[in-house]
Amino acid sequence: MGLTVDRLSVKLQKEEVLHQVSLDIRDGEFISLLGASGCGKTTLLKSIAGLLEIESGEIRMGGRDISRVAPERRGTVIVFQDLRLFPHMTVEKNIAFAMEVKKIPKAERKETVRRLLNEVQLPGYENRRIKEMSGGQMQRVALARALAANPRILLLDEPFSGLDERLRLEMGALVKKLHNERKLTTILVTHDKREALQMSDRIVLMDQGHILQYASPEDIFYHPASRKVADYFGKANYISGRVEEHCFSCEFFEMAAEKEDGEYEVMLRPFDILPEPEGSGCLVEEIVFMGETVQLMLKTQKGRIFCQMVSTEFRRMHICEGDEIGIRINEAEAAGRQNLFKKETANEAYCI
Ligand SMILES: Nc1ncnc2c1ncn2[C@@H]1O[C@H](COP(=O)(O)OP(=O)(O)OP(=O)(O)O)[C@@H](O)[C@H]1O
Repeated sequence: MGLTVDRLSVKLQKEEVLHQVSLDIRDGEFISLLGASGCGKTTLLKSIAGLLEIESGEIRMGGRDISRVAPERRGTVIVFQDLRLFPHMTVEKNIAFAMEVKKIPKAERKETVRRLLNEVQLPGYENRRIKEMSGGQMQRVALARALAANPRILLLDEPFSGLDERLRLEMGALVKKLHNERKLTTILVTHDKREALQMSDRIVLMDQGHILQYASPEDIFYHPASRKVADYFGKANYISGRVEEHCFSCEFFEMAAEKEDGEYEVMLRPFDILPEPEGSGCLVEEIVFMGETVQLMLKTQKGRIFCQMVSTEFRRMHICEGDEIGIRINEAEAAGRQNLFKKETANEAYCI
């Protein structure tokens, strides 16, 4: 079911926490809400679920305004970080709780629980008590309980944040599988940009109650709308230059640019800058071995440049700290991406 959030504002204790947020989510999309702590991700999720009163704006589902529809009648279900399971009850009781309230016959409840436990890969766990389960198993039970409501929209508020890396990946894969099989629309709140990039059809990057950018993982990474977005997704170099008559030029290269004349900075990711052992002009200040990749901090006359490359390629270059080398910019990539931002500071140094 498609979802539209239209100029939504929400106040919490008289403070406006969401400011006119608008968002269109297509039926069956997997969306991540990403952003620093306190930017309003949970508030947006809870507003969609109907758990918070909204100040102004509308939330529409399939074109119908649901802003004033009770939470249990919206077709949404939310899984919180703390899962909110009943620790002394069995798995079956936890999952069947809402069905019991709705007076669904016992045999049907049992069959639904059995099927859901299979779906979340916990077959046969009906009689286990929650307090006797691992963190990962509890997450699966919470998911099964959410799915028991047969939601059209699944809302997940950082449900994997307490898990170790391996379990996080496993749970992520399970959620994606359930999302695809059940043709759900899923909205995941996360702090983890890698998780958002891997799992989502589109990412909403939020900042202080506003949306900075709403785009596909590739677009938001390669075509950030601002320096703030670019910096959020990883290290970046900003190199000053000028656009004149649709051509951007800086110390290192030139490229065609569809911008008005003026001062700009081109954003280059560390992988766009290639060391040239035979060249000159850059002092190798620091080499950091990261396993699959190597990071190099280079000092030029004007500032510092950060570059990163695959470590097997780096080994062949025989570069050491203290060496003087040159750099080459991957000009085709830079021209293709057009990451040009209006110059914000008078600082001539490259920023990292
Ligand atoms: N019940 C509340 N009363 C007043 N202010 C609140 C309440 N809950 C949250 N806030 C404030 O609203 C803002 C947004 O909070 P929210 O929980 O939506 O952020 P978040 O992006 O989900 O953060 P986190 O990633 O830390 O969970 C924060 O400044 C927070 O302090």
